Amino acid sequence: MNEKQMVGEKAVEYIKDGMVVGLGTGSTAYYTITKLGELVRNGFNIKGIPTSEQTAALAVEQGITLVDFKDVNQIDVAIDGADEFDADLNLIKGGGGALLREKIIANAASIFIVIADSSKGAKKLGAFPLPVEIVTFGADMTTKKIAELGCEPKLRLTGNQPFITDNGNYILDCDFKHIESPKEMELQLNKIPGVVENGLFVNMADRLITIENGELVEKTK
Ligand SMILES: O=C[C@H](O)[C@H](O)[C@H](O)COP(=O)(O)O
Repeated sequence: MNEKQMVGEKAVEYIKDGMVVGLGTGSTAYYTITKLGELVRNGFNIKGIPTSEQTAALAVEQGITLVDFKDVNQIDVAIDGADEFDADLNLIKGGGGALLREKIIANAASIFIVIADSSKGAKKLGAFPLPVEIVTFGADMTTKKIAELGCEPKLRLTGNQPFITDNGNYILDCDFKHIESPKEMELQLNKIPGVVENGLFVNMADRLITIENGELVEKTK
């Protein structure tokens, strides 16, 4: 079993019958969602809130009932991958472009569990270019303002065309090399008009499931 599958399936042990589950996006969350599908086929009643259209399609394929925020009072647990994590369980997310919905759902969940293979650990965040979601209007100016914070922003492309998020926005991948203060950077970025949200998830993860020396390990705040 590969590391992504190990951590993705381990997280499902935190799901109980009747729960509302925030469903993450990406190649690690894939294993969580397919395992949840197995539970559903075994009679579990699980309701899912997806963090992307891609995840919504996978969840439906797996027989998981999807619900909207208006249908539920709370999200019991959200499970999602990460592009980088540090020792304080701060994260960079958004490699798949789903960071906005992911942040809304992680923030709404009573428990947010992060699943990440061993390659995602970092002493300092920032080697992975930070995804920042921006509105298309004024994108060149927003890009300049973000660059003034000390990074090289690159418009994410799909082929020759800008990548468009599920929310109709652009993503800038911002190479900071390392981010001294994730909290400060998160706030600075979100103060720039045109920025919708950025992929720094600071002080949000309750539990990290990862791999060290080939073994599953779990860390909490
Ligand atoms: O937008 C995508 C998400 O933040 C993913 O959770 C993140 O990119 C990790 O993806 P993967 O599990 O495929 O490495």
